[in-house]
Amino acid sequence: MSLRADIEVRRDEFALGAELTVAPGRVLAVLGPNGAGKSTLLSALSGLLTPDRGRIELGGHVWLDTERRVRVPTHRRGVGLLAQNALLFPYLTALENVAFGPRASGLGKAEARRTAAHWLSEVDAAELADRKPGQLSGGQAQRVALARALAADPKLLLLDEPLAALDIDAAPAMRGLLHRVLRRQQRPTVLVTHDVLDAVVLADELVVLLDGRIVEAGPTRQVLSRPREAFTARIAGLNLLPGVAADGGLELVGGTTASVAMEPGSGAAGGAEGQDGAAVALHGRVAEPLEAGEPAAAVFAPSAVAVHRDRPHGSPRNTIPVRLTGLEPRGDVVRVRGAVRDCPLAADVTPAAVADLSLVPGDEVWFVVKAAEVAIHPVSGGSSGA
Ligand SMILES: Nc1ncnc2c1ncn2[C@@H]1O[C@H](COP(=O)(O)OP(=O)(O)OP(=O)(O)O)[C@@H](O)[C@H]1O
Repeated sequence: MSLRADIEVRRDEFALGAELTVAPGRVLAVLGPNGAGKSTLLSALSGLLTPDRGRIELGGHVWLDTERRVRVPTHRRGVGLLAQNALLFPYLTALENVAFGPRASGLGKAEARRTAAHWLSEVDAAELADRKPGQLSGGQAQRVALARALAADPKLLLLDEPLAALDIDAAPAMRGLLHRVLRRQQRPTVLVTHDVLDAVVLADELVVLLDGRIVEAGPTRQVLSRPREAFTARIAGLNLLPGVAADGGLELVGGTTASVAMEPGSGAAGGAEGQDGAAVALHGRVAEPLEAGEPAAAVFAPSAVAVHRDRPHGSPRNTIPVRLTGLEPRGDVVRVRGAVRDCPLAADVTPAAVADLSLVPGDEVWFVVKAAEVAIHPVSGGSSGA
């Protein structure tokens, strides 16, 4: 059941106009700066806000049609929401919190509890069943909140900055969990986030919202690799080497022989390097174990990359052969752009380093990055094929 929405919301100074479609089982990420209209869009989808004009339909069920004066209220839309904060009922246990939705939809007590136990175990929180929210960490509470959203069997799942309130240790685990859970479901999902990594890891499609308008739309990686707007280029600044996990490594999509090798769970050295320079060994931190053939990506910041003319030998660092494509000043640094196979990469280095190395486009150089700076993530199937 696809979500189709075409809405307009007008407020004093602000107007939102957005048209989007999300197919069953697909995740659409909505990225945009503060005030772009992301929350307004989610409120319109959930029914908390009535657009001035538009139509929202989920699998043939019309939720909103302003022309025909149709407006289905929030509680009858079947929308599951996971917000920044878990917002659990404080006096109920985790199990009772999760059982609340099934119970409200008419299930008997025993069956609602069975459903709740199932969803708690799906989010790796079975052992938290008897705890009250006050006895849960932020990450645990957010897992319970996800179970609660899913236990109600919503027709549409809305994720509103679901990782924003989590600390630096809890966020990657929750991101990994969301990735796993979202892959398994058949309903459309809309994810609002500030973090481009969330879009990369979780979303098949991406729209960028600026001043209430969708300025970019398409498969996640395609939008990020060919940004048309300065905002997208800025947020898409991360290096991202996409591929599929294979033989404890990662084969680059579009590359013929290049592969990125990794050590699941360790980040230790040990990947293969090609004899003829054709293969690239790249190690990183693995957020969760990857199976062979699973789409994955190595992600690292341009600021983590050093540029060398000659390959540093005996170094525990990752060395990537890169052909330079361009140089552009960016404040105090120079962004050095290049590509390995067809994958664009960027390094931010000082103007002095550019001068020392006499870098010019067309040069063959080495991009060098520590394993600790590289994160290897599973990515959504849809975005890897872009
Ligand atoms: N109740 C309201 N009345 C009038 N204007 C509002 C109201 N709520 C939000 N706005 C305005 O609508 C615009 C979009 O706000 P919205 O909260 O949707 O943005 P956002 O992209 O979610 O931002 P953020 O990332 O900061 O949460 C903003 O200019 C905001 O000031």
